[in-house]
Amino acid sequence: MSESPHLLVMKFGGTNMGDANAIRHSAYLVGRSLKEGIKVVVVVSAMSGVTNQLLGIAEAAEKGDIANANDQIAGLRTRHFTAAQDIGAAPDADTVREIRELLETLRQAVYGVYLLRELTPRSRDLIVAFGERLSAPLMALALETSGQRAHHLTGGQAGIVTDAHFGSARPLSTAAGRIRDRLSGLLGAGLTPVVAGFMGETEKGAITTLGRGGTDFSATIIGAALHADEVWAWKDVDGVMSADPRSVRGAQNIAQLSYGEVMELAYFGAKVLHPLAVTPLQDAGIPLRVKSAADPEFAGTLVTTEAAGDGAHPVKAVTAIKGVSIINVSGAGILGVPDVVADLFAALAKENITLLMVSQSSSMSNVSLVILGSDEERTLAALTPPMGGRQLQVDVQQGVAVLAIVGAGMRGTKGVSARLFSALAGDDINILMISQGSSELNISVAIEGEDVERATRTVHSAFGLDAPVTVQ
Ligand SMILES: Nc1ncnc2c1ncn2[C@@H]1O[C@H](COP(=O)(O)OP(=O)(O)O)[C@@H](O)[C@H]1O
Ligand SMILES: N[C@@H](CC(=O)OP(=O)(O)O)C(=O)O
Repeated sequence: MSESPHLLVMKFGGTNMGDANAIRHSAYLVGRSLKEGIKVVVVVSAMSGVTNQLLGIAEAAEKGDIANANDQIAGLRTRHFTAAQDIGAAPDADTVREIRELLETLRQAVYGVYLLRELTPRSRDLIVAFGERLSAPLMALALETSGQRAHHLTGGQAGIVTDAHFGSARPLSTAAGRIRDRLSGLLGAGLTPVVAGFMGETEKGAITTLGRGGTDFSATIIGAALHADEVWAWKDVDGVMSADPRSVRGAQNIAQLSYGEVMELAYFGAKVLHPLAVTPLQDAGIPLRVKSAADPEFAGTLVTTEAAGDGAHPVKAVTAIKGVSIINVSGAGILGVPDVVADLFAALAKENITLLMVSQSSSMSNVSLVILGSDEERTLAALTPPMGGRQLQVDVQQGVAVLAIVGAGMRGTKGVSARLFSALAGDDINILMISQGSSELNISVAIEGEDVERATRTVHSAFGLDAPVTVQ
């Protein structure tokens, strides 16, 4: 940031919205910038654990267990009322009334699922988006009690208009203009907009969600639409780290990453950012900062067009996805027929199935695909009908993990894969599949799921990524 910024978009995740104390601290972080004369748009996630709880409520109702669903809704009521009260709301305050009304609407939606015993992707989105709709008023309240003027909005009210892919909706091209229309007036009037993240709305007004972790994406969609100077994603970690700090104790903060590197990391399982989060920022080159709410003075990670590295570390991070499956397609129908691969891909694309890795034997006698375990059923269904009249044999290997190393410094650097493979072999870890993107931003390997934690630590240290041990 060359000059002082005029407009920032700040995103707060579930942990930073977890209870009254966390929300007050998040409001304090917003207030610090407001006091410097910077305008801020705040985008919030649901309180930690609430999205999963809402999914559980929806599933209980679908199964007919309405008593369980209602008990859990009562639990949500207590949690949100307690937070509102602790932040400073009187029992008859607008925030309390609004939370009560939202929970009543949620109860009705859940009852509808119970009556129908049917949970469609559309009703699931309506239900899970309540988490963010309930947390946004709490953040607005915290800002107001700290002397700021704030106004909260749903994703749709903020202008995030999306397609109708419930569960993984994407913003329409008209969203940018609408976001500007909806938020510029508030900003101009000196109000801080607080937007419920993760959610959007179709043209017809149906509520959609952007996929798990989607509040990061909401923030960057808004940041790009408003031409913000930067987007700041406040987290419970120092920034983007060289591995998930929950798995690798020596994981270190990465000072700078390119948009491409972050996308690879997120795609291969680093839960710190939504895989599409940086896409809206790329064209305009708007920087994204991942910052620690516990240590706001620390620079965190700057994500920008440039990769910047120290040269000594071609690999910047190791990441892994657990619970994936290898689908092996073979049989006489595939032998020597080049267009069978095109048919396979078309069948999977139609079902919106994410392909993590693909490999074809050079004899063209089999194709192996790595997919998320959660996509297995749909993948098998898509491949079952004899494609183009060809009989295919489809085998599944479950309980697999994909481990990926990521870093722009790998491009043109020799010996990186040799180092990866010998580290894994040295630790007696069998490699099931290998893939390297031609961008040379990542190399990924499929391994047995049970080996993944050990493999991540081994590879992290083999590439010199462990934090130096400080001797007292
Ligand atoms: N490479 C990584 N760098 C940082 N955090 C990571 C990484 N991989 C996984 N994580 C996990 O992501 C979590 C932060 O993401 P998340 O909880 O979704 O953030 P929030 O909800 O605060 O937006 C961390 O607690 C950390 O365990
Ligand atoms: N609450 C949503 C969206 C989100 O982004 O959450 P978080 O920022 O806490 O990861 C989810 O759990 O997927």
